[in-house]
Amino acid sequence: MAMYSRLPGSVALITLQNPPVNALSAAVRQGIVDTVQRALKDPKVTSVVICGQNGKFCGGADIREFAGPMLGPPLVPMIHAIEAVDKPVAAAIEGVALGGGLELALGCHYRIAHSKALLGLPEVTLGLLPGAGGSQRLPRLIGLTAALDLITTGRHISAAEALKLGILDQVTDNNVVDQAVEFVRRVAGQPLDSRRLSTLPCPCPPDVDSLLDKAMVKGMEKERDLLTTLFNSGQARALQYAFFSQRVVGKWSLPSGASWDNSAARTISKAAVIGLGTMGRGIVVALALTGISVVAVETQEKQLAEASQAVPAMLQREAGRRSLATPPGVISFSSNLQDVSEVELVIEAVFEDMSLKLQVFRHLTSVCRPGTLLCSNTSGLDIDQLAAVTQSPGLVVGMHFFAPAHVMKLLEVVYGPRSSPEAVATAMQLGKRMGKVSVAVGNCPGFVGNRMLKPYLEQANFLLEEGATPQQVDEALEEFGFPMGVFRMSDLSGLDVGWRIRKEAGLTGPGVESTRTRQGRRYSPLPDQVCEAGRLGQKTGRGWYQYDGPGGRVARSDPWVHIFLEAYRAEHGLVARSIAPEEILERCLYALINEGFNILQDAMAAGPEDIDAIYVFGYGWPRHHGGPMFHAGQVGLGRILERLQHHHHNHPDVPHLKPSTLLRRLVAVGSPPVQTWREFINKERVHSQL
Ligand SMILES: CCCCCCCC/C=C\C/C=C/C(=O)SCCNC(=O)CCNC(=O)[C@H](O)C(C)(C)COP(=O)(O)OP(=O)(O)OC[C@H]1O[C@@H](n2cnc3c(N)ncnc32)[C@H](O)[C@@H]1OP(=O)(O)O
Repeated sequence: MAMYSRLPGSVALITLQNPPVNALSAAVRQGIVDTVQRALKDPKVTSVVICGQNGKFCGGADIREFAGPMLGPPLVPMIHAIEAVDKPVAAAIEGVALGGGLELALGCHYRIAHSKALLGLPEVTLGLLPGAGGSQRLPRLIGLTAALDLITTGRHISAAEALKLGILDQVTDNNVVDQAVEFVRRVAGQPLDSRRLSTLPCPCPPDVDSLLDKAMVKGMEKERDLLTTLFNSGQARALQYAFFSQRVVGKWSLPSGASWDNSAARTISKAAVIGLGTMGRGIVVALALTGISVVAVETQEKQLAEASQAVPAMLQREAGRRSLATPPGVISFSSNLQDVSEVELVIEAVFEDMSLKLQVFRHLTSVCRPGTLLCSNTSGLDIDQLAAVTQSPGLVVGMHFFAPAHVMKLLEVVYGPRSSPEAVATAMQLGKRMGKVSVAVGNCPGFVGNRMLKPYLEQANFLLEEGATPQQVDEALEEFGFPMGVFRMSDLSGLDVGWRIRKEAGLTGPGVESTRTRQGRRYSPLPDQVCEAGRLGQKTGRGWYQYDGPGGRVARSDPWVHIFLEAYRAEHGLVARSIAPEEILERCLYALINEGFNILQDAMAAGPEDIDAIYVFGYGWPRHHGGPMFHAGQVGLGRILERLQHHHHNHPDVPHLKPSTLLRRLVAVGSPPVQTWREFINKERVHSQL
């Protein structure tokens, strides 16, 4: 909707009304068309101001409408009509003017913004382009180079930058509507031709002028054609889905019925971090950046000394990069666990070893004051086991950060059967304050992200046994869009991490026979043997690739690996075959997706959006493929099922390839769209079909 009011004197005020961001839904567009007409017809009105209610000008086109047929007045003629009005029209921009919101403002003759407003054309992040005249008006206003930067990056800019670029006519710290009203009163009666951006020539460097002249004349048409192509592309659908899945995960719910809207979070102002290795240091910085005071504890003196040098430098660097709303929290360093007694929340980030973590939790429960939340940054150990050694198991949750913890966007908040809604709500809210995408996940080995990674890694190793090279596997995955293939990623993370976990699980180590079947299923000892050869990845300068020494970053093919793989195959009587990239993708990705279905079936994730957000924000899943579960829907569930059946038939000793019951059920009911799976799963559960 858009509300029309006549202000004392001769100014008409049009207020966009569509909470929470006044997106340009069909009703809003209709409202704008009607109210602009009304202002035009009213002879007493000499000028017009357009603003948005509740401190937000406009968040752009209503993305929710993209999924269905376009109804209501189209955006492009609506903005053209505003530009053509012969009374001055000003946009009063507060909060945000993004996408179609900024395009609407560019159609107005003047733009006045509050100093805290953010402006931008983020369409590219949704797989679109500024298709409501933005690609044409912005370059005409600020020149080709600056406009291209904004359009191709989609970045949000401050009002100060927008003023400098020439997008805004005025910036104010006061009431922006009052300022805009005063402004249009002042300019009423002045000629408007030079303010109609779509009619102006584009200020280009002289050499490109002639080249672009023709293109500019046809610009609006070209914009429409390109937008139509993009609008119907799978990438745009995936990016729009990713936008919403990021928001859906904030509205968490647990199988117990506790959820974001019925659970109160505590606001944390003082926290502690135990263990100042790489993860612990990043967590300290992430907390301090939100203004929380942190007690950083490390019992090893050498590590403590290093951390107390490194952490303040990290904090300073990060604070310099962001414009912080509040000053960073104070960090105090200590080697004494007793010093955490006054904090409200503790995050344990010691070495990934259950007996060590149990020791820390026993200690914490005795030194912390009652009511302190105890969190573990474990990447897959049993939260319930940790909770069991504390006096208040309800106050224990997992907070699984991803390295580097002050940079990576993902946080898995792990609830155990005894975690209280308050503890989950507090960890989720704390994650949000740290700027993370926090996803609530159930307590199972590896939680969601690492649980799905297991079959993915496993298939990659099997492919090496069957004839592929690490490069071939990585190239297929990188071609799909991952920033790094599985072997490059393993070298970066350190091969000893998985090795230790496999040893703890009794899959390898002294006394375990070097066969290719362990615990009744196919097993590849390849990664264990690489570790046994002292090759632990980038940190040792050798892993699946070779590097320019320990800590090197550039991966090069290593003849040692090829000789090793040949010898391994010969030892086990395996005949190498040529493996196509399609098979690599199917085996790795479909095994991972299948585990995603198992996770949904086990209620370890509330819906496919949770899994997809985890993979996009934590594991480098290409955003333009939406996430593994969205991708499954795009490929077709029937196809995924058929290929899993095929691969499982060929490898019956690999349980991860056995199609999940949920996948079969979804195919049986006609492969409904991913947005409906959550409801389907809940119904199936009620009827005990899962
Ligand atoms: C075949 C040819 C077809 C032609 C069709 C022509 C169509 C026109 C095409 C192109 C022109 C214009 C395109 C666009 O404008 S695309 C949209 C561009 N805008 C954006 O990308 C902004 C997206 N939003 C944000 O970045 C943020 O939401 C924010 C900065 C505005 C506010 O952030 P914050 O305060 O953190 O709140 P949330 O992100 O949590 O959002 C709150 C709430 O609002 C919903 N929401 C936000 N923006 C939109 C939107 N543009 N449309 C619909 N809904 C939106 C968001 O989903 C949250 O909802 P909730 O989870 O239900 O609470």
